[in-house]
Amino acid sequence: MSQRSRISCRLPGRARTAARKQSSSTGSSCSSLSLRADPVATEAAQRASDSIDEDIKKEAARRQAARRREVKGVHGWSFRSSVSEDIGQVILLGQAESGKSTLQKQLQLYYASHTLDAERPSWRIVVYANLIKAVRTVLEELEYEFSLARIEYPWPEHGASPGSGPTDVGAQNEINELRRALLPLISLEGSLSSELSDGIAFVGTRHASLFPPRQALFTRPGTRPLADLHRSHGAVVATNRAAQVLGTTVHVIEALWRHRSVGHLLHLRKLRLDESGTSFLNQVQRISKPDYVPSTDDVLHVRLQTVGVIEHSIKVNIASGVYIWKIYDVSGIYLEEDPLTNRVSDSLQLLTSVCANPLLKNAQMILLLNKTDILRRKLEAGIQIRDYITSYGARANNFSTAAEYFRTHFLAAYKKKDVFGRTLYIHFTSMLDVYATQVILASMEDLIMRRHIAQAGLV
Ligand SMILES: Nc1nc2c(ncn2[C@@H]2O[C@H](COP(=O)(O)OP(=O)(O)OP(=O)(O)O)[C@@H](O)[C@H]2O)c(=O)[nH]1
Ligand SMILES: [Mg+2]
Repeated sequence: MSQRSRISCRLPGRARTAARKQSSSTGSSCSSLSLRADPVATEAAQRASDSIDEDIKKEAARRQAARRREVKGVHGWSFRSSVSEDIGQVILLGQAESGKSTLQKQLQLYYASHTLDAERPSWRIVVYANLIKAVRTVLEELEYEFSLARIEYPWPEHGASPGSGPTDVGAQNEINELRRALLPLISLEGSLSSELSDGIAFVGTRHASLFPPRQALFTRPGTRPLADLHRSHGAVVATNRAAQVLGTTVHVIEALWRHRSVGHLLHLRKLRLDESGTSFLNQVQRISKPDYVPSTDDVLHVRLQTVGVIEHSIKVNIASGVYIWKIYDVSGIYLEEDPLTNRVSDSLQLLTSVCANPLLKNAQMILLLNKTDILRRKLEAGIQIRDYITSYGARANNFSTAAEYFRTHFLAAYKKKDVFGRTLYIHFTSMLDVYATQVILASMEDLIMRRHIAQAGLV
């Protein structure tokens, strides 16, 4: 009988939960963290919470069934080779865009980088889609700002007070020219999105995103979620067309990205692009080459929203045999009905509801507080934490103080709700940094293996 060790990691908040209602009425767990934007317990919050519970229940039932099959397989194999095969399960939970799928890629890179290599060509269509979406977003934001006659010259940072300069008609004309030249590229977004979404395109609005139902289904253990994209005729055609149009418009994209109006909007923080958009626009020359294949960095930067739960399976060779990691990448939830909710509050709520969930009572809990690079950047830019979290008070506005503060609060909230007495391991991560992440994964592996060996009665 194989032994199983389980680990639940990536916990930051995914949705409003029942715990939110509880904590607001009882003043429990999160109350010591006073947030500027107070969370509102909406009907949508309850739905989101129920949906998480439903996901977890389905997942538990599915794993139960799968476990029976796996045990048979293990017996068969160990009978033939006398090598034991153990299974460790990792569930990635967290807010939408918190970096769960990026962690899954980092795990893949750490344990089975050849599988990531095999996937590279399939990521090309996603990189193109992300890049085109970024170009469209830039154009839309410029159009919006021009419509308000806000793009002015000379820019305030050049000495003029806001509103004093004449509207930059020259800039507006230049942008209109660039927009016209980019129309053939923008028009491809629909077909790329449609290929990624199996026929359903979610593009055309300022906040459109890519939903890939292909990924909503469980993939069989060992299969790669993107593999079918690479083989799909429609996807290949759309990818090649995008590559061709990119090749002819690359200089226009660069001219747009370097345009003073764009610099101005970025400076005023009126144009916000996600990691993928900024990264791919910065490297558009390389990405537009005909023989372009996404680098590891590109794959980590890509934004492709997970829908449902995706199962990944990674084989790891250890001294005592073969160990299989089953990684369940669960989609995060956006609650657009409640845009004011502070993400830190959201994360605390999810952590407390997950740690109190009896379905996960045997799980080893690891909390990864991700995107520390963004926190550092914001602190360096002078953004004050106390403006968003009032209880931060007069503490020093630097990374180490902030990290300690968040660690203490998350741990306190966890201890209050964790009725199963498990240790919570907390790491601060920046998932785009391969080296730093691999160091953390090594320490997580050590922890999991120790527990596994202890459970197996080997120590
Ligand atoms: N700056 C920065 N960006 C990150 C980090 N981790 C992930 N990202 C980026 O954030 C975006 C979202 O990451 P995902 O891994 O897709 O997020 P997710 O949690 O899987 O999101 P859902 O699938 O919607 O639940 C991607 O463009 C990543 O490249 C990080 O540590 N720092
Ligand atoms: Mg994801």
